[in-house]
Amino acid sequence: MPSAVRDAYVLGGNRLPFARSGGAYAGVSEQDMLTAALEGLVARFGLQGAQLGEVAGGAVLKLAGDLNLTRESVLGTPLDARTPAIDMSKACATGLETVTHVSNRIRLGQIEAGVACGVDSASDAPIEVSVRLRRLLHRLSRARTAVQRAQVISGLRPGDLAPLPPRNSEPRTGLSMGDHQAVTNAHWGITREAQDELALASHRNLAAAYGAGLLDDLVTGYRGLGRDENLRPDSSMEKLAKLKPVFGTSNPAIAEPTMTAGNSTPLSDGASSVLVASRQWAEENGHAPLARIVDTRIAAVDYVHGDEGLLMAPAYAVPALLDAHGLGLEDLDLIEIHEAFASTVLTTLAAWESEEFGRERLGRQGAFGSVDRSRLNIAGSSLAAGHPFAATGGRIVATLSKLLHAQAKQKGKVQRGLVSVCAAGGQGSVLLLESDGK
Ligand SMILES: CC(=O)CC(=O)SCCNC(=O)CCNC(=O)[C@H](O)C(C)(C)COP(=O)(O)OP(=O)(O)OC[C@H]1O[C@@H](n2cnc3c(N)ncnc32)[C@H](O)[C@@H]1OP(=O)(O)O
Repeated sequence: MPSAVRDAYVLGGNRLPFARSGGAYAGVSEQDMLTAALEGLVARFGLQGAQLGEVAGGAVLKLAGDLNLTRESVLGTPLDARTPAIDMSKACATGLETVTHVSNRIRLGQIEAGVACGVDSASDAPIEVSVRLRRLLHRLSRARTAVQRAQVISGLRPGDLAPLPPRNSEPRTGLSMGDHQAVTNAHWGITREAQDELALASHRNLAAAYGAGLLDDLVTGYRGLGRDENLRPDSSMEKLAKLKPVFGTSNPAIAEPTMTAGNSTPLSDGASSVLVASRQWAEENGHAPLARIVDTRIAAVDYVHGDEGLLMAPAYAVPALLDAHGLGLEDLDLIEIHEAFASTVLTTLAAWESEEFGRERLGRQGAFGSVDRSRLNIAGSSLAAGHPFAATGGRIVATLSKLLHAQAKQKGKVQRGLVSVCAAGGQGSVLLLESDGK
């Protein structure tokens, strides 16, 4: 019986190129996309017939019939069918939480190797029927005779037939995530120019990463797409400046809305997967670990009763994580802050640089610190790649692990990396990685 906590390592990943909603994967199911991402991972790591400890996956927008989405996807791959699977969900932090789940199982000695994965299709988001129609259909299924069925159907009104479109708002406020972030953005006074600059850098960095071959063993082409459909290497500050604001436009408290389609993530489709294992399993199977999963933290903010921004929980989770390891922002060699909106990255950085936020919200002596921008999102992030919600965590963990490994090898010293993901419902998940480059 294993007694001590041991380390878990990222060995690599595989994802599909991400598509824009209504784009290349418009007719493809989440199960098919997840299966394809897993199949690519199996092929890359020679896992045909392997019985893994667990595959943890999830989707944020999931059809009711997909109740066992990850397990069904596993059954469609060449993995041993005795590989167990679990579905998980935590809005945009789903992918990162699946990594944490698998790594914790490994750390506790419950499994030797597993896969963390996630998928989302904004093109096929669930459309519900009205509550009245749903209840009527349930009663209809229980009706035994033609008379009983006629009685149930006679209760149907034309209005009951109207479908309920997917909700894009926080249930407790009625505001979309973009409209929430517009309020946070105005509070921190982030300019349109700063947001557009970050968006442009994301496209340029991702295009450069593809050009340098960084993604050659992280992304497998699918359905005619070889790279992320949203990537716009030809974007420019001039083009971005012409786009009309789309969030915060009907809020009278926001004098100058600044969030556009160019500095917000697009609605997206895609899937990602990450192979996580103990060092012993990696060695026995001939794989060199890319990075060690050091630790994770979670946080939530009270955006309902308090004055916190909906997507600001990572501003709390990151200090907690770094404090636990005696580290500061300056000790991080690479950082990826998920670009839900350019503004989410910039408001988080502004909060960390604020003396007032440091003292009053984080209980410190002063500001938490500054991020060296040359270490931030260096291979692009969600603004360029797209953001199929549950697939984003896996994309970041696999890419950052590979970057850290290469940088550690080149510099001949251990490199540390931070992953920070904000999520709907005022939540955030963050994770610390470390690589020795060996
Ligand atoms: C979920 C969680 O838990 C946490 C989170 O991550 S929060 C984030 C969640 N994600 C969201 O809320 C998604 C937000 N995004 C959206 O709702 C939509 O994508 C949007 C409203 C922002 C835009 O939708 P849209 O209008 O259909 O966008 P789209 O047609 O692609 O672009 C509009 C224009 O901008 C242009 N454009 C977009 N990006 C550009 C760029 N980088 N450079 C130049 N032009 C660009 C397009 O070419 C297009 O121009 P035309 O109209 O001339 O064709």
